[in-house]
Amino acid sequence: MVAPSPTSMMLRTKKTKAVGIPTIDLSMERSELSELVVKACEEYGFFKVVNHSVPKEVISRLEEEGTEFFSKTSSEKHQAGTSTPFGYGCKNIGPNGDMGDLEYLLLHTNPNSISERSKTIAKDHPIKFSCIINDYVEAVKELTCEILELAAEGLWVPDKSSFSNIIKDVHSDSLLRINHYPPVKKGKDNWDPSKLQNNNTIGFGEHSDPQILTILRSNNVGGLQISTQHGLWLPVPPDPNEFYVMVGDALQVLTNGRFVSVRHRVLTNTTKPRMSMMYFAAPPLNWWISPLSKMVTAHNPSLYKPFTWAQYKQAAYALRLGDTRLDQFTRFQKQEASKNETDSHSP
Ligand SMILES: C=C1C[C@]23C[C@@]1(O)CC[C@H]2[C@@]12CCC[C@@](C)(C(=O)O1)[C@H]2[C@@H]3C(=O)O
Ligand SMILES: O=C(O)CCC(=O)C(=O)O
Ligand SMILES: [Fe+2]
Repeated sequence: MVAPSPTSMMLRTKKTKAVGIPTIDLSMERSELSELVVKACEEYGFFKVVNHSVPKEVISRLEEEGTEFFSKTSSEKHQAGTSTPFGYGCKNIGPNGDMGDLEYLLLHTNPNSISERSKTIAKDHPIKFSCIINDYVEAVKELTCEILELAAEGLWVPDKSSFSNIIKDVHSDSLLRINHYPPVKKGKDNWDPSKLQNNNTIGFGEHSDPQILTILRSNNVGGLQISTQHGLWLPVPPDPNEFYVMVGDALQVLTNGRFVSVRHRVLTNTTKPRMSMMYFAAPPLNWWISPLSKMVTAHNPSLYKPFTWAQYKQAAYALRLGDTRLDQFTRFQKQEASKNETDSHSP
């Protein structure tokens, strides 16, 4: 069910409407579940799932590998190879000068790519490392497909596999990322007031994820915040046993804007390290992305120009982390907004 989070999380907007992060219990009855998934994707583009099917050991083994890797020396970690495109990254995010207070491993989920990368990331146990990554990816991909099928059912899309088939494709461009945010202590030389948010440093700056869906899990250290449609930052309570689901830009397009991709950011903790793992479910590079026909009507024309996933990725990588990349692929919104502005300013 969609239930508000604990009272400590409850905030009131200007209209005094209570807001809280939806929690969806996957053991509930299917028709009710699909409605709740749609509601959460429309209102927040974000929700928590409980009673999921991902085995605890699959999660804890990946957590152990992450902890082992990030506890290595800086020179050992750099031997994993640079994160452009896949490997170890420290502070830099993407190719255009974005920086954050974190280090990370970024991997393609193709088993051949994982096997290659494992040789440099976990030199002394590459086979064990690639098995752990593959097991996690398979389990989380299954969870992703379940959520996407519920979403399709809730939207009354005739083929309930319309979304999940995209990421099941063997050529899917899905990624896995493990982020590590060391604590940043106040009063140190690097405590630059101009870079602070609510007295914390920015671990990962504000952005939306370009893919279809992101499945996020973290250790017990908070820091993640999501932006509501009213522009309010909501802190997301950490829960090591459950997953958070984020709608990405591609799903916003596939649903013709009915679902919204969620803007989010991470603030660092002053005493404890945060570790998070994200599965970014994506289409194959040559996949055309445009709203499903069920989502387009005469009253609801397609808001987006069709594009391939490769074209969208290229646009995303040419921009800064926080940029709204969908603008380039939008048919009407910009023109409508400026038209309305002109109308309201005309004498
Ligand atoms: C600045 C950037 C980093 C990013 C690629 C981008 O140009 C814009 C989107 C960023 C993001 C966010 C979600 C995960 C990620 C791997 C992705 O596909 O898009 C990152 C990219 C990255 O860290 O390289
Ligand atoms: O580390 C986190 O909790 C979220 C990071 C994130 O948003 C990303 O890697 O895209
Ligand atoms: Fe993200």
